[in-house]
Amino acid sequence: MTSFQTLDDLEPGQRLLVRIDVNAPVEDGVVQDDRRFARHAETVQELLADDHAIALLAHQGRPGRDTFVSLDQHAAILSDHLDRPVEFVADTCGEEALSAIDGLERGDVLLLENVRMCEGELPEEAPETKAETELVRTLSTEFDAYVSDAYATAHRSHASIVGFPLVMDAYAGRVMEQEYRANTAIRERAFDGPVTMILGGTKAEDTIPVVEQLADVVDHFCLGGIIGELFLRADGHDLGYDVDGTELFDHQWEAHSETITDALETHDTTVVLPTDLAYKDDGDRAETAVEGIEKQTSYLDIGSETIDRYTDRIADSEAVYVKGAVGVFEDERFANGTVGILSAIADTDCVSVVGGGDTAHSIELYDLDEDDFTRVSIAGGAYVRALTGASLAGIDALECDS
Ligand SMILES: Nc1ncnc2c1ncn2[C@@H]1O[C@H](COP(=O)(O)OP(=O)(O)O)[C@@H](O)[C@H]1O
Ligand SMILES: O=C(OP(=O)(O)O)[C@H](O)COP(=O)(O)O
Repeated sequence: MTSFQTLDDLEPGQRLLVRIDVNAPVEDGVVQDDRRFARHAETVQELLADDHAIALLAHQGRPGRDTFVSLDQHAAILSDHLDRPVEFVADTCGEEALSAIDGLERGDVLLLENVRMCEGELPEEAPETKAETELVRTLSTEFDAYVSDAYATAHRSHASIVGFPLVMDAYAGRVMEQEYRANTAIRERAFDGPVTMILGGTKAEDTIPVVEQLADVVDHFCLGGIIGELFLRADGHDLGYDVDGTELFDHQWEAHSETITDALETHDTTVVLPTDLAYKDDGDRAETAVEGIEKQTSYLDIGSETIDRYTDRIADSEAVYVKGAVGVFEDERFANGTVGILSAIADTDCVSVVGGGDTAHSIELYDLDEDDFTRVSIAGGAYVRALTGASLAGIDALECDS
């Protein structure tokens, strides 16, 4: 386990820069889920009780996506959770932000604008490079200490995650600490019976390495979502392309086709692929077999036969890990796969962990009971990376001698 300073080591009454992760599902510009807000509000409450002045740093979406929006509504949601005002400034490290930071007094909470709108936050680079960005150089001189609470982004070597700890006194917040300990503890568990992992969602870079790195622990990887389609394309099926204006497949295929093809060849008995898929036909859900598939359309869920195959495996498993939804569950017509799988897990008494900001949202959306799962992590990519035993850049950045 990595040693780092926590809030227990922090002197009261300081000016703090606190990185949280309130990246949320957004539909038509509106935040749909407050799970991460609730967790980070607990950290902020604890800091307020210790009389700190707090500026919060966070991101929402990725540039170019329609979930990439300002954080003004995030301030209002946080304010509800904290039951006190959260000021918002539509700037991250420019004059407007600095003026708002200057006015911060003990007991105040200020949320800065989406840090991914700031040059230098992206892309992933070495901590030393990130520490040289204008963002880090400007903000680090305004505060006494940095608190890193954004566990769900701890797998990204971004400026706001790895840059500040190099130049400031740094502490892990309670979410960072709790998620790190809980996910590390899960990794250390061993099981006698079959272990199944459901891999879906949209982010190939977080998901594909898991197949390689957990192949000796997981008996079956059941694939769905965009990840499933990329594997089906590698398996020679005519799908997994950007159609209808999507931008989810081709750039990921370009970046990962070799790794996917290798993983499929090496783990052909471990990787389980969908045999049917669902799509929209005249406004209704329709399904088609994968074998011989020809129709170039957006496939939005796994089909009924695949759901049955996957839920049979779940019923026989001693542990089930989920990362990413197997369909566009936000649309009820394409929720069968995600809800079917989560319900099947909830019906067993196997050890179960569900992760991911969007995937966890489906539990609430479809009235499933969180208590039916061993653990629901607010993190997706960071949690599966932790399962593999690989280090997290944001945790490494906090490391200090114990
Ligand atoms: N076939 C699909 N086409 C488009 N989007 C999909 C598909 N299957 C799943 N998704 C989307 O994947 C999202 C979750 O993916 P991701 O962000 O990678 O996971 P998480 O946030 O849970 O870690 C869901 O919002 C869902 O709509
Ligand atoms: O929601 C997040 O990750 P997740 O989808 O793996 O749960 C984090 O905010 C990281 O976002 P990113 O994957 O755009 O870097």
